[in-house]
Amino acid sequence: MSDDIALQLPSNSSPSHPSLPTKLAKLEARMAGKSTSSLTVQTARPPVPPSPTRFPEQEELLDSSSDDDNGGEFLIRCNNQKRQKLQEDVDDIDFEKSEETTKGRLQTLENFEIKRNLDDPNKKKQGRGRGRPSASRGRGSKAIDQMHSVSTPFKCSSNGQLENPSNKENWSKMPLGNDESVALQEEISVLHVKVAILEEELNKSRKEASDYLCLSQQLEKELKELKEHGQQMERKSTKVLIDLLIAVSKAERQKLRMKIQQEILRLGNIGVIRTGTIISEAWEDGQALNDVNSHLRSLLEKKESIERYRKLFKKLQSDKGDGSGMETSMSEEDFRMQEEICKSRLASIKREEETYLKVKDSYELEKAMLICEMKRIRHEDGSCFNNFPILNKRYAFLNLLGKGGFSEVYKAFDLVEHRYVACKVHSLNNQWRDERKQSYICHVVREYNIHKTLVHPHIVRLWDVFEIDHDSFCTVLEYCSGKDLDAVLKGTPTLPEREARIIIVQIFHGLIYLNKGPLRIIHYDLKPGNVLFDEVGVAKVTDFGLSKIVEDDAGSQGMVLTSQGVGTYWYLPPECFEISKTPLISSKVDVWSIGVIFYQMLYGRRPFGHDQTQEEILREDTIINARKIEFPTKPYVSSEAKELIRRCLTYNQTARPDVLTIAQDPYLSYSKR
Ligand SMILES: Nc1ncnc2c1ncn2[C@@H]1O[C@H](COP(=O)(O)OP(=O)(O)OP(=O)(O)O)[C@@H](O)[C@H]1O
Repeated sequence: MSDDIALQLPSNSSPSHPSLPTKLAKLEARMAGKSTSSLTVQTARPPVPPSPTRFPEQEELLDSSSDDDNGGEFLIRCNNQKRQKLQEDVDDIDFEKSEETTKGRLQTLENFEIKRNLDDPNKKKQGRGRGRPSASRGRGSKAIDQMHSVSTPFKCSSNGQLENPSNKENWSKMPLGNDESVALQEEISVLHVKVAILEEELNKSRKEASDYLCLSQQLEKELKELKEHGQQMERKSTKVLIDLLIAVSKAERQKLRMKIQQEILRLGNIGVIRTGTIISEAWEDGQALNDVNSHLRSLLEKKESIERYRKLFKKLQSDKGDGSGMETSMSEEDFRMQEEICKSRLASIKREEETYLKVKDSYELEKAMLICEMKRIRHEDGSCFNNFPILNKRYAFLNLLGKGGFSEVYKAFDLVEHRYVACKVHSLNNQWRDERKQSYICHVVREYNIHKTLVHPHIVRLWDVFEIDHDSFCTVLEYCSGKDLDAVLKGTPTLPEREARIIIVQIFHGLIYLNKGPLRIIHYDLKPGNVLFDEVGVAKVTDFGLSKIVEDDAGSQGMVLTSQGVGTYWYLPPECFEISKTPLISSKVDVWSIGVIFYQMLYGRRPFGHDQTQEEILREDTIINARKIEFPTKPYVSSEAKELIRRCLTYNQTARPDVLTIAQDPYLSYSKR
């Protein structure tokens, strides 16, 4: 800015104002001094080092620095040249850096200048030299303006604009030319308009800001209300959901009880028998079973009478032959005809009998299921959790699915994940000693720790565990809405080979996972009751209560069996019954169990000790002696299936394949060969 003024002066200065150059020179010198100081303050940059070579202009400038008004014009020119050079250097050094900082401050500076000009138009001339808007000036002048702006103590006016009271006074004392005054007046008017526009915009922006503030507060309020409303609606919908679940469950209970009443009439009921002082329960057949039984009895009677009649004729025939008996008019042919009649009657009775026996068998299966269902209802009625409680603030208990040795399994609805689950409640018996309670807890915690790590489509998922009270806790399992394999086999004791095969293949897939995962696991309790089906019939292995983790240092024959005597004996291999030495077990235990399950599905009975109780199996060493497998002729079973069963039921533990080996059997693969 100062440079601009100085460079213009020689041509602009009029002879009618002889003292003006001198004054301006003084002013200029003063301003140059200010600029330098302001540069130092502004940029905090080291001052430009003095050049070792002195140019003539510099010499003159130095020499003339103490000159008075007379030498002014020359002084100004030299001074200008020198300062111009210096300024260019400074600009070159500073501009790149100062432009960044300047940009941000220019706006403030311009505001300041606008205000300053408004306050006193004459100051414009003092400050700028010419009436050009700052936007059209060179970049160097901007930088110097910036320096001034920083070295000047500004203060903020009430309307947010910057003022510089000290400069105001100094500049107002400076005289101005007419042209410049007019130019400044014009600029002032333009700036007035700009200020008005800016003020208007500022007011608008302020208004907008306050509107936005109001709006955001309003929105915040609405959001809060919506959240509250959402929570309220969620509570309501959860309540409705729970009510619906309870209503459906109650309806299911009622429907089932009505069906059971009808079934009781048809198939029978548990009656109370009093023998002296002893009261016991016994089954009393219902109408349908009574009818079938009476039909069978009458068929038996018919059969017996025909047999008697037949015997009689045979006697007559033989008496006639040897002439010892009474006389008869019957010819030999008559005897033969009578014999044929009897035979055909007996054959017909046999057919009828077979039909009734089939009906009776199906009634017996229905009766077995009815007894299960009646037991389940009895347990449900006696359970502490039958009144639809919500446990752990998320599991809505519905109907009892079944009762195990030490547990009750409830169908429940997870109100957080919105899915059905099976909640298995483990209750400690109050009469147990503390050690027994402790050992049971350890057992279940162990089961939980094994089960929770397992994630596979053919393994029932364990979702959660929580404490109910001091004496009971609950594990939350994936809900399998289909029956378990035990219930399936109670209803249909034999399955077609195709159906049995796919079930076995799925169980093997689960077992392969157990043997390939980070923990190698022996299930140890594979039996039809521990194979569940989901709603689409996918088979899943459950119940890891007796499972063993195979230690890394287990030998080739497996690990030591520490819990001998537990498990379901029909499904355990001979080595588990070894008493002469501590048995070693491996995944081959599970392979044997699968062989038994497969056999049972195909033939409707277990290969060893089918009709025996657990105690009888143990007493009679049934499994220890299970060396030979008998395959019934009916139903037809493929030789591949029989071969697989033979391999699974290999008596010698060493010769029996383990899970990963037998899983290679082509019969277990569905890929095209
Ligand atoms: N995840 C599940 N989904 C559906 N039903 C289940 C689930 N788990 C168990 N059940 C059913 O609950 C009933 C009881 O199961 P539980 O495992 O307690 O009995 P168990 O195996 O007979 O007894 P134990 O565990 O003492 O051997 C069974 O009828 C079983 O079918």
